[in-house]
Amino acid sequence: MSSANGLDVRLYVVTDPALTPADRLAEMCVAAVRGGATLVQLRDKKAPDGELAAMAAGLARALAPWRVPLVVNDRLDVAAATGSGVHLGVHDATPAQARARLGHEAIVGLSVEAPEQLDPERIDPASLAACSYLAASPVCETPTKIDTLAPLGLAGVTAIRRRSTVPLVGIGGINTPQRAAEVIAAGAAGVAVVSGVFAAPDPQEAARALRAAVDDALARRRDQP
Ligand SMILES: Cc1ncc(COP(=O)(O)OP(=O)(O)O)c(N)n1
Ligand SMILES: Cc1ncsc1CCOP(=O)(O)O
Ligand SMILES: [Mg+2]
Repeated sequence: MSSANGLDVRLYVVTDPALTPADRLAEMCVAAVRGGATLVQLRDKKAPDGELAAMAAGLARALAPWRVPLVVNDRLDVAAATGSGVHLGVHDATPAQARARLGHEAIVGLSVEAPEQLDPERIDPASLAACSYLAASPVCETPTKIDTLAPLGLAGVTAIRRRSTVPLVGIGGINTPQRAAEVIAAGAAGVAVVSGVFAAPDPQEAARALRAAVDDALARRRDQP
């Protein structure tokens, strides 16, 4: 089930070199996709551009039969070179720059760390319009990424949802089906997960359980008057 702009963000898996080493990257992401992941992000803060581009190209080939899109974290050049989408944060290129570089069909995502970041006086309207999705980041504290602002909590997810017109995912500490369901009930269209899938003993089964919880929570939300 896609959002209004056609992007399916229900279960967004994000890689981590500590959990998804290069020699198992494609296999682990395909397992997550078999379990129900709808979007994959290649996130490696340290790999040089050339190495990251090679990983992105291999991963894109592995995902192609599943028709699951690939997004590269931070690196606009690598995204452009591999035909991938890009995820950006406050320290990265702007969404407007990414849209100009990658074209109108590309996936461009943006982290939102506080609802006020979406106030019209705080964000360039061209950048907001360039986003395919937003990520409420982080929802909960997580050891996977410690250089964050204070966690948004579920109230923060709801506040960001009220200010956004594109699909919203929550990220950070969403490592149980119960937590995923709460984030959807708070207004997100999907959840983005690192350790909840890739540190699990069986990533395919972990993805299946998270995706089932997301789908169930979305159905409950639609049923509300
Ligand atoms: C889906 C998703 N949401 C948030 C982030 C974090 O991006 P950013 O704030 O730029 O931090 P780094 O990931 O670059 O450390 C993300 N990568 N993906
Ligand atoms: C990349 C990122 N951005 C915000 S929190 C986070 C890490 C989320 O990891 P986990 O799903 O293991 O809590
Ligand atoms: Mg970033």
